[in-house]
Amino acid sequence: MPLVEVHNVSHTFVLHEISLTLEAATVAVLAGRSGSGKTTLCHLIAGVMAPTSGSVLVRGRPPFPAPAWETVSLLPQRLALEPSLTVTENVLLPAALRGLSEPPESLDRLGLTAIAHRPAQDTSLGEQQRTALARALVLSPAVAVLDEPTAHQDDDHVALVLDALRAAVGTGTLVIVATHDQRVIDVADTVIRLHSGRIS
Ligand SMILES: Nc1ncnc2c1ncn2[C@@H]1O[C@H](COP(=O)(O)OP(=O)(O)OP(=O)(O)O)[C@@H](O)[C@H]1O
Repeated sequence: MPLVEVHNVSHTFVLHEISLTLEAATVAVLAGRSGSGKTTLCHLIAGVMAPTSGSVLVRGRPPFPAPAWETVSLLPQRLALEPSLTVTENVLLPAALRGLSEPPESLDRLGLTAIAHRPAQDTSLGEQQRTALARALVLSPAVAVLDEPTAHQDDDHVALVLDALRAAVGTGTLVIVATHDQRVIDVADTVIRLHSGRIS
């Protein structure tokens, strides 16, 4: 059974008859111009909302309304960090809820060690984005849905983000990335191109 199955999904006026299947331990890129429907498809796979018609299945079950973070995690475009918590506390939030407290390797891998104890609100936008990425990967989820994870990164930090994606794939995670960043598209195992809400 494929890890993620999208069957004939349409959503409001945004997505039209989308079908795809994705396998574990791969990087799948959702590519397309601004407004093509990438974020909407991310949110359907991450269980933020249910499709108007058709079905989305993760491990054979609909992710909506509340998938476990170790099943599907999400790096949202707007990051959704807790501003007063430190970088480490934000990264560990999904783990702390499960009684785990070891800072993960990804803090170092993503260049966050030096600011680990600073409140997220006192870090740069790029640092905040990498914090939200580390949070998405902290439980080695089956599926990590990452919406524009390099949007606020310079070249050096894009390299760190790509390293983190490779490490996640190495533990079996299916990494789904919405992006128009060619540097990310270049490392993808699968590229799904959206155009006006359809696979083109
Ligand atoms: N709730 C909504 N109701 C109606 N239209 C919406 C809704 N949400 C998004 N849209 C529209 O659907 C289209 C696709 O939006 P979406 O955010 O999925 O695109 P995107 O490819 O992620 O774009 P970007 O790269 O700019 O983030 C856009 O034209 C957007 O304005």
